[in-house]
Amino acid sequence: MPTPPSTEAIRSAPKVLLHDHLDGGLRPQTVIELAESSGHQGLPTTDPTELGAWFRDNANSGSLVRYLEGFAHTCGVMQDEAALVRVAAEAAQDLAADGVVYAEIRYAPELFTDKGLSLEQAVEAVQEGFRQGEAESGNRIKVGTLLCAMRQNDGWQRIADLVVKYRDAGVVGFDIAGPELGFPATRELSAFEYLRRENAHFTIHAGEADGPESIHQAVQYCGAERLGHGVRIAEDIKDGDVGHLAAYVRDRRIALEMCPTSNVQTGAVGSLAEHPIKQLADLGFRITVNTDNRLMSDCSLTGELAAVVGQFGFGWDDLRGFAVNAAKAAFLPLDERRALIQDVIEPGYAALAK
Ligand SMILES: O=c1[nH]cnc2c1ncn2[C@@H]1O[C@H](CO)[C@@H](O)[C@H]1O
Ligand SMILES: [Zn+2]
Repeated sequence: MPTPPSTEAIRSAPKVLLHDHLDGGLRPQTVIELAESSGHQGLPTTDPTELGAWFRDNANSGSLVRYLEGFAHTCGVMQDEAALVRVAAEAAQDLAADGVVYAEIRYAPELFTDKGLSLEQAVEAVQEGFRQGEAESGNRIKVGTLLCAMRQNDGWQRIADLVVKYRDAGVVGFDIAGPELGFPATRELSAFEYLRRENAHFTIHAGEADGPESIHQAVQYCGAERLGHGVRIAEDIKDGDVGHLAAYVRDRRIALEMCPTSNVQTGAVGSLAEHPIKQLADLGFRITVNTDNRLMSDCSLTGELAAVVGQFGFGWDDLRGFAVNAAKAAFLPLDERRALIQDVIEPGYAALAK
């Protein structure tokens, strides 16, 4: 038996991250400092260790709606350009330090306009921060941006417009986030139709707090190229019998952006042991492993991978497969995806798996 990949070896492996929220990944110390300088009220504590634990405990709620409540404090301190530049730069640096070579980081610009920033100012500040963070990390990481509309709010078209407007400035796609149950992806179908006409890319959070019907809407009505989480696709597989929707998702290579710790915290799965990632991987789904919210889940991509290695016995071949899957599903041009796989991922894993 080969020895299982160690956490340190996983950290040194070149990894690709497709699902990470900017407003869910702040350093606790940064939340505290920005709250202080911006006058944001109501943080439960000003001790960074305690604050980190508070976010994690709050997110450990078993409900997506309660999980999302913690974002009031992160978005609360992200209301000016300097804060957005700092948070974005630190995100790029933290991911680079974790061995992530390409990341798509997402956020909802409308959540940063409480103190008068325009949507455009918010987007431009975040882009500036990512560029700074990449440069400061010695360009070991490249960051692409996904802009989210919120399921419960109107105005998805405005965000879709921004995706198209900033497509040559590092914005690579669109998403919808927020409460899934009761807010169907078809609520503003025209936004997705517009993005398709514009040859733009999008993923959709679906199959997390609602079942296969929500995934069906995301894929077959909206045209999602990837699924945020998508874990509840497993409900369309009974005793190894793959239903029509699940078969479509698998056969069309629609990537599943799985986030194991977050899925347990929101109650999308009962426990890590019950997570369908291994079953879906064995059936040939295009599985990727992601962080979702590094602050709320107190996690890293290395940690998420180590957790599924420990739980399910994945080896180096599987870890290389997750990175290749993520590179294939990235909203990057073909030549960049190929270069990522051939020049970075394949040699990186070949050296480690020896
Ligand atoms: O797992 C999730 N499911 C649905 N929405 C989420 C999840 N994690 C974060 N957000 C939501 O996405 C917004 C933009 O980044 C966050 O403010 C949060 O409300
Ligand atoms: Zn998410």
